[in-house]
Amino acid sequence: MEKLMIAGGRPLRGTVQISGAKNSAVALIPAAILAETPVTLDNLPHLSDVNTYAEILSELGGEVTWNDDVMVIDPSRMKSIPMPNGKVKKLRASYYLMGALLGRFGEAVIGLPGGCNFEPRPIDLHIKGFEALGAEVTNENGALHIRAKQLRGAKIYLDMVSVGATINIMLAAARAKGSTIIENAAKEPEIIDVATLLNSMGAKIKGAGTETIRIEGVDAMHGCRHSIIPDRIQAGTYMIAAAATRGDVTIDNVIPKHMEAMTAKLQEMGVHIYEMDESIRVVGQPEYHSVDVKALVYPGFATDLQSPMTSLLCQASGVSILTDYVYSNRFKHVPELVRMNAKIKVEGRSAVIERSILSAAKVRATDLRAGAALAIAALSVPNGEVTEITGVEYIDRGYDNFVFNLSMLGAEVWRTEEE
Ligand SMILES: CC(=O)N[C@H]1[C@@H](OP(=O)(O)OP(=O)(O)OC[C@H]2O[C@@H](n3ccc(=O)[nH]c3=O)[C@H](O)[C@@H]2O)O[C@H](CO)[C@@H](O)[C@@H]1O
Ligand SMILES: C=C(OP(=O)(O)O)C(=O)O
Repeated sequence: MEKLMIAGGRPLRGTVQISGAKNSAVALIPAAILAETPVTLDNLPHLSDVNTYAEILSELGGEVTWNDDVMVIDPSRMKSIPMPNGKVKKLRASYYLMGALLGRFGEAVIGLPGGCNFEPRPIDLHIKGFEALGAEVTNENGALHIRAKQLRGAKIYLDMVSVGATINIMLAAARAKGSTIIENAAKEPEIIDVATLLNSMGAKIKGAGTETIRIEGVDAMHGCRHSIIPDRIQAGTYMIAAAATRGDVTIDNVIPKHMEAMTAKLQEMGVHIYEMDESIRVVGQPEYHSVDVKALVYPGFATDLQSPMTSLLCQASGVSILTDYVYSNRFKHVPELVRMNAKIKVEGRSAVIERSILSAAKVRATDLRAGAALAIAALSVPNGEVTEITGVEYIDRGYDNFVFNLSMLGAEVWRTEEE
């Protein structure tokens, strides 16, 4: 296992290119299962979750070829092979195999997903959705067995706004008989990206990006070419890192509209931000004000950016309160930041953050965004002190070329083998 070493105190300066979005890629790759002919995905991020998904599709009989940021998936010879264990446990988004295999083959056996388990993450809404479409679902030794003689469209109201359940139901319903309506659907940009791909493959989906999605099932779907949207969470992480190091960074290949909640919060703190068509320049300032942050579903402030934001708020005057309304316990980064001298207390679903002078320490990332939070804290430590971050495999799930990008921005950062 490797660890990440970061010498703090250098302002980040320059331009960083943002890759395609992880949370789109891990849905678009399994979506290709629904087609009978090859699907080409452009702007693919280099992430361990993407590698794992490519391997899973190969195990299912798909032909996956991959050259830099272009992946071609030929699903014509795929079969619904049971996957109760193994690679499906390595990532959260393996749950999309359920909807995609159910849609194409009428059956799937998939182990309950793995990935970042910062708190229990149930998939009951996915299961309810499959059942509403006429599938029978049983849990046998930790693997879901899902079968339907004929999927039939249905009206499905989601009790909670769920990205995964919305996409999973879209995947299965795309090939059901008749119409499906998803009410209280998630509105994240990744939902629109998946619907766009599915429609290019011949599906009939309307309303993605609103709370009501209508899907008219089709009998067959075909291949197409699709470019993955930019990763708004990676973009937000570099925006925070630029502010935290008092740097001047242009973040390229972003959709500024997707960043509105982040941009507004940074501006409220006093960070200077300049928006262009496909890029955002972030100029750090000597002093920041405390702010209150509420992590909400899109278009609210993203929960995936609340951990990195915690590290920046350690530099604001006064007391900031950060509340996560999506995941009530997503605070595994806090005890590690406290090791770095951060003054943070967790109260219920909030972190109460006071201005702190951070110092280097040996810390452990226990999930992907906790890793990003620790890296930002390490970059902000004054005087070149070196922080050691273990658990780098989590960071590799979601950050494309992290060390390279930070180095190009002037950070002193490297990877080394853990003793
Ligand atoms: C691969 C992917 O896209 N991951 C993202 C996705 O995860 P994921 O799709 O798993 O998250 P959801 O949007 O489903 O979760 C939202 C909330 O609903 C709850 N819930 C969800 C489903 C369910 O069946 N039952 C239930 O109770 C969850 O526990 C959570 O409190 O959206 C999250 C919220 O933006 C992000 O943090 C993740 O990065
Ligand atoms: C929680 C995340 O991802 P996943 O749902 O894939 O674990 C994330 O991207 O922050």
